[in-house]
Amino acid sequence: MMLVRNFCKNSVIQIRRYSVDALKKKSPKILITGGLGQLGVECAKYLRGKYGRDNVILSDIIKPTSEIVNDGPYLFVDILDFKGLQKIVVDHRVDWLIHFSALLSAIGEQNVPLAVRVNIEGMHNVIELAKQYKLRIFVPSTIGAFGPDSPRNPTPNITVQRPRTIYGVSKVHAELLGEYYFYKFGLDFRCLRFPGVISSDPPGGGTTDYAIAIFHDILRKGQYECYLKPDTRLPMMHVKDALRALSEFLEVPNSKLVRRVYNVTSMSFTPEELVAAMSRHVSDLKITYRPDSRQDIADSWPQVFDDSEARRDWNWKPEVDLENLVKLMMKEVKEKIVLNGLD
Ligand SMILES: NC(=O)c1ccc[n+]([C@@H]2O[C@H](COP(=O)([O-])OP(=O)(O)OC[C@H]3O[C@@H](n4cnc5c(N)ncnc54)[C@H](O)[C@@H]3O)[C@@H](O)[C@H]2O)c1
Ligand SMILES: C[C@@H](O)[C@H](N)C(=O)O
Repeated sequence: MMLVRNFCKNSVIQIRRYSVDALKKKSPKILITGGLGQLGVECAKYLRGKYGRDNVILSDIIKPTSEIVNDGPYLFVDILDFKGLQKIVVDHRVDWLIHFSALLSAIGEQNVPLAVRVNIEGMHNVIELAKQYKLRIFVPSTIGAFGPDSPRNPTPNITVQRPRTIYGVSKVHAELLGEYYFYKFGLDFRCLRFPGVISSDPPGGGTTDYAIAIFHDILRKGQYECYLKPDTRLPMMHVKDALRALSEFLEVPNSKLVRRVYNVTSMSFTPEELVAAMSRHVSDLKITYRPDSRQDIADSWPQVFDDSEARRDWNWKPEVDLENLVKLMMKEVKEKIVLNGLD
């Protein structure tokens, strides 16, 4: 009798503890890896606005600026250090993992062994961690997960994927591994294939970087040398749309998701179309074209991305078109130049 009473009492205490936890825990605790890159810093700002400053932890291997440190929690962790990641997840009671650490398409070709380690071994670490601690995990993929054998205009959600960069290979690997863990272990793996993401922050060494660099160079020097041919069409998106897509997608109930991996996009344009849109804001643009090895990468990627499945399944809808993207970038890059001064 005593035993039964004690058992009941303990259970009530347990249930109370769980419900107090549930009440207190309105927001998920989110860890962003590779968080000091182009997307991570903006992503932390966006999600901190939604879930609270201390609920979003940035991590990377880079020494943070004082602004980053003042903005919210920042921790050093190498994506190749499983135990280090494990400690953060446990100590900070992490619920969601946003995995941004990667070497992008152009830089990955310059150091394939490092790209294999960071992009593939890093993915092995985070996916095991997510499985072990039952985390919701978001891993971005890319238009670079397609190759010359894929249909390019438009590129549907499901089609041939035979990329020719180590970056693309690592992203196909991540997509497949995530889907496998979902079917095999019930892991809540979520992945969006982003196009080139445009923001005023410096890009990380990709093929779509020209669409950012052009604003910085034109506003600083009045001229830009483009490494892609003028008629190279690629899918693109302003960071505002990318982060809204990520945030909305993370909140979609599992019952609505038909897939774990979705294409998303906002627009497609060529360098000459971007220049034409910019020339409505700046007079006398001097653009020269000198294609390099990034041209071969761009020529193997989608030109127009079909995101109809994301629109259908979770109501994805882009908001920033080319005209607005140019307006936003003009304003944001000018602000950065004022803040940091001319180089
Ligand atoms: N920016 C885009 O246009 C775009 C488009 C599609 C997909 N994505 C994906 O989004 C993610 C973030 O992209 P981004 O543009 O911010 O890239 P980025 O290159 O700017 O940032 C990547 C970050 O990873 C970090 N990193 C590198 N090695 C690491 C290690 N060993 N341990 C921990 N961190 C490490 C870097 O320090 C860097 O801060 C990437 O996975 C990328 O593939 C980006
Ligand atoms: C497209 C995207 O994955 C990245 N910006 C790159 O060009 O590599």
